[in-house]
Amino acid sequence: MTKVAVFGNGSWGTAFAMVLADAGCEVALWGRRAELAETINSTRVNPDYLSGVRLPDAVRATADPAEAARDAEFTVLAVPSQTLRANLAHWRPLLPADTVLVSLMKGIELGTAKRMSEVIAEVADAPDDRIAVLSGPNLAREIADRQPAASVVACRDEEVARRLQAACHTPYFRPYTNTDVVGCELGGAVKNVIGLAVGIADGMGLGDNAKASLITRGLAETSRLGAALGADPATFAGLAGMGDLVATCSSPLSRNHTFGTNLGRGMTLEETIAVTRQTAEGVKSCQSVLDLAGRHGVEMPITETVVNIVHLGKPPLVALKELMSRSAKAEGA
Ligand SMILES: NC(=O)C1=CN([C@@H]2O[C@H](COP(=O)(O)OP(=O)(O)OC[C@H]3O[C@@H](n4cnc5c(N)ncnc54)[C@H](O)[C@@H]3O)[C@@H](O)[C@H]2O)C=CC1
Ligand SMILES: O=C(CO)COP(=O)(O)O
Repeated sequence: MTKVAVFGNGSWGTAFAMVLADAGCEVALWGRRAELAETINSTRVNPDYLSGVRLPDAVRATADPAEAARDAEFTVLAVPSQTLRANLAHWRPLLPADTVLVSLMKGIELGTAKRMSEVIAEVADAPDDRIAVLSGPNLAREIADRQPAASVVACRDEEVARRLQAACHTPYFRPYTNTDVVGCELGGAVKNVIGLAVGIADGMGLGDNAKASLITRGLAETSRLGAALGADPATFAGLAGMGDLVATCSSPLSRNHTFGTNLGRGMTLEETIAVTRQTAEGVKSCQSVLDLAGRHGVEMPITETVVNIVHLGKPPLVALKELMSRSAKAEGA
């Protein structure tokens, strides 16, 4: 039986642990709080992040990282992106030498502007063929309800991607392989920022034309950044690009979308943070995505607008006027 460690028992870590168990793996699910691990083991439910969902018996919760990591063929990382570096430094001595590190995270590190796979490579000193990412239109709550979804597992080494694909393929979860790690990660991180923008537009009462325009131009600026970083353009038309963007921008289950909607309705940043219980990666990553784009000379006007609203307190109506009055351009420019 394939042994998998999942670090992070939030919504997605828990739901993906369920997918792995349904696919036949034995899963150790790590979280910081011993009492939550005990509750999960005794009730089979994670009441804090996935209430009402019964976890398979093959998922065992623990608060001991050494116990979680023991003999893991795959080590899945599902903590908030900005906490990965510190957490992984702590876990690294506990990990099996040949374990494949799998990122579920959709963020870019503040300060360094690094993708999660880059942080993993640096902190765990792991080669490309031991680092994979999983990304796509995978709202945790829907997956936990075993509603059908497709996804992408990306690794520079296709054989490793195929092994991971087999480890998480179930009748309701259909992973495709890809070797474009950069494109898959960028698609996941930037769609959170565009999800915020669409949420803000929804909160302001703008219509479907505005939403479609933000999604499409959002994908255009994601692809521009991807091209500068060497990603495969086809990735952005796939599940980790367009697919994830559509799910996030259209679903009330999306935390980033909901966060934006609250801002667009007139809540302050502090009020919005206060009513948000779970991780909305775009709130921090809008800044790091913009930094990354700046380093590569790439224009990302929607991302910049989100930074202006979220972090610089620009009123959404003023930001909208500025976005609409940018100089006229050719669509492909
Ligand atoms: N929820 C979803 O539908 C999906 C989420 N993701 C990504 O998965 C990653 C994790 O997100 P979720 O599970 O949704 O978040 P969540 O907010 O539901 O859970 C976060 C988990 O991390 C833990 N945590 C928070 N701060 C920590 C720290 N400093 N050290 C260690 N653990 C800490 C929390 O206790 C919790 O277990 C994010 O990057 C997100 O973008 C990706 C696809 C789907
Ligand atoms: O990444 C997701 C779906 O694929 C979840 O989006 P949110 O983090 O905005 O909820």
